[in-house]
Amino acid sequence: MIITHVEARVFKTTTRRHSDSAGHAHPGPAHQVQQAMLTIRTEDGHEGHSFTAPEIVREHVLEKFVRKVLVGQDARDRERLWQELAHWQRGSAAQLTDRTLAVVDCALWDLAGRALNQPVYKLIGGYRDKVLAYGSIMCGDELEGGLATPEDYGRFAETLVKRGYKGIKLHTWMPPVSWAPDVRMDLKACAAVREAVGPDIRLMIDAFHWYSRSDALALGKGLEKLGFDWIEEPMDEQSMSSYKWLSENLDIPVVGPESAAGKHWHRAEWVKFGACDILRTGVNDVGGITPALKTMHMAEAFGMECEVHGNTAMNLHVVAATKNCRWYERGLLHPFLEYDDGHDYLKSLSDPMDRDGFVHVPDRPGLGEDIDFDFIENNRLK
Ligand SMILES: O=C(O)[C@H](O)[C@@H](O)[C@@H](O)C(=O)NO
Ligand SMILES: [Mg+2]
Repeated sequence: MIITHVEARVFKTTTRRHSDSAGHAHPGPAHQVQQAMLTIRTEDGHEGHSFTAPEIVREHVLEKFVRKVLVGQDARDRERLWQELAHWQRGSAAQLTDRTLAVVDCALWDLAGRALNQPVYKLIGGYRDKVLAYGSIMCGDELEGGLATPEDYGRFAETLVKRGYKGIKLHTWMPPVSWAPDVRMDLKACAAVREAVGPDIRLMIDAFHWYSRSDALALGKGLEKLGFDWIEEPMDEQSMSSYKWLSENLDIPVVGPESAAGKHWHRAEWVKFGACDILRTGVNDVGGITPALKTMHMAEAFGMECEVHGNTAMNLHVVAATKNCRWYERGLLHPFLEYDDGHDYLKSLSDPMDRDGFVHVPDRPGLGEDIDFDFIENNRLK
């Protein structure tokens, strides 16, 4: 299975997600954005595909790094190819990012699954074929009837429980919202949700990511009174000492790191340093399914849970192949958006959820993404 081609197809897709100046998603009018599908092909005709932003697989990156490592190599040697790409990052002048490693690794896993007609999680070693999802709510906003008040969060939480969710995570208000961040408002939103859903629904928060230690402590203490399951990324994750301090001063579990660089190596340091109670990984955050699994297994060796960041098939397969993760993060959700509408370039959802809150891993080969190749060709830009 020698790799002969690595190419990116860029195409138009319609979405109602808009990013604010801090990069957080919010609903807005339908608009066209560009998406890319990376395809890796072997001499015997096998293909693997994975999706990302076009910049992540721009021609410069593919030609200067990815093809140099992959072309002519055995597509089954994911571990060696990942290690070689990871080593190239040091001398890439920050051009070769973890996101590129992730999309390449995912396409190689997809290729293996398609070639063997097996879902990726079964190749890894399946642990479960369904998992409870928590509804991951978008950051707060100032939209009338959106997520502008604590009562808005409470009403939306009721809607999510009716849909079947057994867990809900709030992303609260952050700049550029004019008056954010505000710990008291965060706690009012969390209290409104707890009041709305009752004591049995599991609740978590993913707060403003740059609170001071004292603000993060006040937030955590307030959440303990509301019976929340975890507090996530309330301070800059570059300060591991602050997280060690917070974990030592709170009873509510501290989850991280999500966005800190360093892949599974840095997450091992968080465990060793006692900087969190529940570890965190994510295929895009650590550079692929391959390092995400390394993180999961390392956490398991320390008796720790490791919660996986993000939706999409790639993260769902990591969750389905591991024991020490309680949830699948399904989102991001908002009252103005219908998550179950999916994407126009996929014929069906990669993470269908039943009325009891379980996401079922599609039994399709590879990552199981039901790709509409005709749509991609008809909307292709390059
Ligand atoms: O910071 C963001 O863009 C969002 O909060 C996103 O990362 C969200 O998926 C998250 O933090 N989940 O835990
Ligand atoms: Mg988060």
